[in-house]
Amino acid sequence: MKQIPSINKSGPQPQKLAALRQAHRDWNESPDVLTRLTRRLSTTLSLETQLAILAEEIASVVPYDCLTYRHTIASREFVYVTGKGGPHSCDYRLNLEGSFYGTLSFSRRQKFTEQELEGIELMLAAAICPVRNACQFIAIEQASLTDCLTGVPNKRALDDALSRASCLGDRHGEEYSLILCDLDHFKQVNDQYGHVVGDHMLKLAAAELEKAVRNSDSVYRFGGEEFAILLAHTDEVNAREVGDRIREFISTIVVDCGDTNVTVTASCGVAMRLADETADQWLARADEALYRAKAHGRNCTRVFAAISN
Ligand SMILES: Nc1nc2c(ncn2[C@@H]2O[C@H](COP(=O)(O)OP(=O)(O)OP(=O)(O)O)[C@@H](O)[C@H]2O)c(=O)[nH]1
Repeated sequence: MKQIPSINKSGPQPQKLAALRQAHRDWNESPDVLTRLTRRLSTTLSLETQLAILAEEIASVVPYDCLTYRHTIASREFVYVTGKGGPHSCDYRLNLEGSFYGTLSFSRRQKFTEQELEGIELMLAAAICPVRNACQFIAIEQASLTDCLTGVPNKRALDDALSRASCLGDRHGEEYSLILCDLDHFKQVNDQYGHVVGDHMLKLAAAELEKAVRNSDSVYRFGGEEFAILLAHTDEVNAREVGDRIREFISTIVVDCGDTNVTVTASCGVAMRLADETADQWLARADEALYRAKAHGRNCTRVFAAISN
């Protein structure tokens, strides 16, 4: 067990305690601008909220017309803009301990003075640690929602999306359909050609699924060799067409294994969300439709029809 050195105990420190009480009073009642800025930033891990706080606090010291923040976090572009630009600008690259946390630009009609630039820099120096924490929080959150093999959102992300779709469906009557797409006889691919080929096949399948659907639709890796596709504004007739298209895309995958070209087919189960249905009930119906597609001989699409089956 690690021994923690004991803290040097001294006698009572009434003066230090009084100074601490005074510091707390000052910190609480009349904080200076840097104290107020860092205190406000420390209350949130939302990068958007932090940038709003930073924009407001800097504007209280150095007026500007437009603030723009840009950063790529976990392969996604994050952009935050307040106001409209002017001809004079200053740009800052936010770096801390060798890592980059985005670019901040300020612009306005008048030139910035040297003192104003120094003021902005002092405030950015105070903000950089909280901004770093918020960027890292986004990256960790993204990682927890992403399947590490294929790079598409994972089951956890699907659960969130189904709950959101269920709320929107009930509130605004929007139509959503869900497709479960399962590769056929995938165990044979692993058994005959090995897991490396199987993994490669899964990556190609995810990429084909993303190509096969619209930008407003989302592809998730639901489990081993099973994917889910959530289709917004789509009824079951159109969802069936998407299911068939998906299968066509999957059937174009060819993995060259020397003496053999390995191909794969997929089965799809489709369910359109019914009014007042929970996410679990909806998912269970799509799963039932997938089961029927498998039972029908695979390489086909089955719909759990809302009215007649
Ligand atoms: N390579 C690889 N294989 C996986 C992964 N996850 C699950 N699998 C494999 O996927 C296969 C799924 O097998 P089954 O559930 O029997 O399904 P199937 O062989 O596709 O048969 P049907 O679904 O009935 O057509 C198993 O061999 C799993 O080991 C993965 O991440 N990588």
